[in-house]
Amino acid sequence: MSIKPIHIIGGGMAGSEAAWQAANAGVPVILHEMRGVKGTEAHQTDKLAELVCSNSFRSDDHTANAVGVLHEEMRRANGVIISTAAEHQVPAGSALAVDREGFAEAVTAKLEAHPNVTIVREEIAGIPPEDWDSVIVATGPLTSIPLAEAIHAHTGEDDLAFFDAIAPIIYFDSIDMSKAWRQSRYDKPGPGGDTAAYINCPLTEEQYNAFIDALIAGEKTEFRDWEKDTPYFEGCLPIEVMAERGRETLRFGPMKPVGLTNPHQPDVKAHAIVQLRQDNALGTLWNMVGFQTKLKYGAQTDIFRMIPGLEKAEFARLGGIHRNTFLNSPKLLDAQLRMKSMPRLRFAGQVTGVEGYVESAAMGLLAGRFAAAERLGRTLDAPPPTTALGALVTHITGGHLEGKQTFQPMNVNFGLFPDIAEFPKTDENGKRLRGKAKGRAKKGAQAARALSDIDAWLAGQSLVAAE
Ligand SMILES: Cc1cc2nc3c(=O)[nH]c(=O)nc-3n(C[C@H](O)[C@H](O)[C@H](O)COP(=O)(O)OP(=O)(O)OC[C@H]3O[C@@H](n4cnc5c(N)ncnc54)[C@H](O)[C@@H]3O)c2cc1C
Repeated sequence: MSIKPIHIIGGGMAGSEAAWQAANAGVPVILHEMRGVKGTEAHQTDKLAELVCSNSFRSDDHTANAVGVLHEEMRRANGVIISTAAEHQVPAGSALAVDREGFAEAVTAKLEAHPNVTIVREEIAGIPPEDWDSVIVATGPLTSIPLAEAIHAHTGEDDLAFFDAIAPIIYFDSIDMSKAWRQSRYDKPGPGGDTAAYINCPLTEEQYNAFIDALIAGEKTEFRDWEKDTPYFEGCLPIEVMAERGRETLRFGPMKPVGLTNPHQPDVKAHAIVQLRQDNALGTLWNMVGFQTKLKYGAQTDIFRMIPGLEKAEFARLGGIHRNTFLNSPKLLDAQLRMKSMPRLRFAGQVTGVEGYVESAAMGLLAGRFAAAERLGRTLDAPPPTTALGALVTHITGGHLEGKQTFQPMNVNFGLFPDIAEFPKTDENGKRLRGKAKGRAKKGAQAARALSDIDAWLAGQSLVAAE
């Protein structure tokens, strides 16, 4: 029996992985990649799975690091990106780094040699034709403009971003709640009736002035030439640009001190207040409201730790602004990565709102398996959220709270995993674990649970077409 092909648009990290997974399940794949006939602003070659910048896949430690756990899960799922990375590894300590040319050439050769894969070099410049009944769009942060505009027209104004204006995200555990407090401005109830939705950090006049000076002096990253031409937006100005416009701008903007009373010092009026908003349903991650920034990473941690309550803040991700095409996935996609309003289109990779080579390939791995299962008349549930693959897909398709207003591309991190109660509380001498040692023990338990759960998920599926 002949099986209709799945069309995959984009042969980057996600598209290559999706093609490999679907093809290995016995489903024919047509991979449409425009490089060869049209380039992007960042890619240099026409090879599939080209790394556009760093050559690192980050930590390979699957015992206590979330991206290392994701590596291991992808290895167990026969991922082409992770196995080829191992074949082209270069020394990088505990990180997995690769010889970029050897890596991209090898992924290209494997896909070109696969009997179920056909590679076509062409740009898909609009919504694919109706008779492509199973499509994976994996066109990445630099999706070509005609396709991005067609998706934009379909999703509507607010649901496809062209820029990433990222405010830093902080682990709840690292916020000092003896200085910060929970309250919504004017105790205004939110949609669920909650009047204490935000975490507030107060600054005195002296602290505010020192903070503004540090922002203005802090080292910034520059826009790349081609990013300068993409339209910029007043509503998303970096905080340091606001600070440069006048010392009081932030006090009348994201740091306004009105409608809030500090329960730790009810008689003292704060000069300015930084607010944090819950970022995931678990309540483990909080974003700094209005704090998108082009400050360099080192400057961000130094300057944001000047804020009372955030002296020991640990950042799940730091802020940034760069060209990035991504969907408002929590609103638009279902748990199978299908567009709810056009289910023949699946999305994978950075365009779904994950960030990074590994995370993008991971979403390709799932999209390829989901699409193949559907083609074979089976249903494949997403991996459980206790796994790294499951935590990521759950975050982008529902775990994140509100959609567009705060949905920001996300790296994998343990804040996305459900909490775990069972982990060693004492060391080998029976001494109680505290601080970092306790955190490490907890991450170790989360990592072990993830790998055991991914094994069960993989064992539960038979994803190969009948002969
Ligand atoms: C400048 C830059 C630097 C980055 N640096 C890093 C980094 O150092 N480390 C990291 O982990 N992540 C980095 N990222 C983020 C991201 O993880 C990578 O971009 C990653 O490659 C995303 O994988 P992807 O498969 O979603 O997209 P890509 O790997 O970009 O693949 C998308 C593919 O789709 C093709 N395409 C686009 N539009 C069309 C179309 N209409 N028709 C046909 N083909 C099309 C493109 O040519 C491309 O091959 C960076 C991103 C950018 C933009």
